[in-house]
Amino acid sequence: MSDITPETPAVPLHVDPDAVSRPVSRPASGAPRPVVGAAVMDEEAAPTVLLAARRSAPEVLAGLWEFPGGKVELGEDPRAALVREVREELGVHIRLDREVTADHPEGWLLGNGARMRVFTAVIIEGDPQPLEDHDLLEWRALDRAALQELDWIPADRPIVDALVELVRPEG
Ligand SMILES: Nc1nc2c([nH]c(=O)n2[C@H]2C[C@H](O)[C@@H](COP(=O)(O)OP(=O)(O)OP(=O)(O)O)O2)c(=O)[nH]1
Repeated sequence: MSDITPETPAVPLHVDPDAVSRPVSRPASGAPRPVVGAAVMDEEAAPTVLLAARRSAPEVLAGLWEFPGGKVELGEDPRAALVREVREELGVHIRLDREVTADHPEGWLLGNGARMRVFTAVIIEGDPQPLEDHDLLEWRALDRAALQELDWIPADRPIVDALVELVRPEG
């Protein structure tokens, strides 16, 4: 009988350390918080103007126009979050109406990788003021060209177009 060493060792001689330490998926806690924005208009049935808000902070966004709103708190309903944010920022109580839907259920993709859901709304109490995060508010005609004249946060431009298409499909 010859002395033969088995060719296949019982344990692998080489283990890729990356293959064993890599997590299956990224923890959800690393994902940016969802954002909600309000397309506040003069009325629900036949709106003619949109309330645009100019950001005053942070520095990188200051001077750009946006939909008032903000981040949804953990466990908070997105619509409730939006009503809360608009009350804090503009001092008005709004009623939400339709969603300006994106091609993703979590909303429109923003520059930082977060997603934003946008809802149309009307003011049911109060006079809007730039109380927090904004230095200027402006009612603008719900006309694509007129709205796009503003210096929007870049990620908001397709949302503005989708909003006009939703509420004034006849142009
Ligand atoms: N509110 C709002 N945020 C937008 C829009 N477009 C866009 O890219 N963003 C970005 C800017 C911010 O990075 C993020 C929203 O953060 P935020 O600063 O408004 O949120 P927040 O009021 O809850 O503030 P905080 O808790 O961080 O203090 O989403 C928009 O139209 N409206």
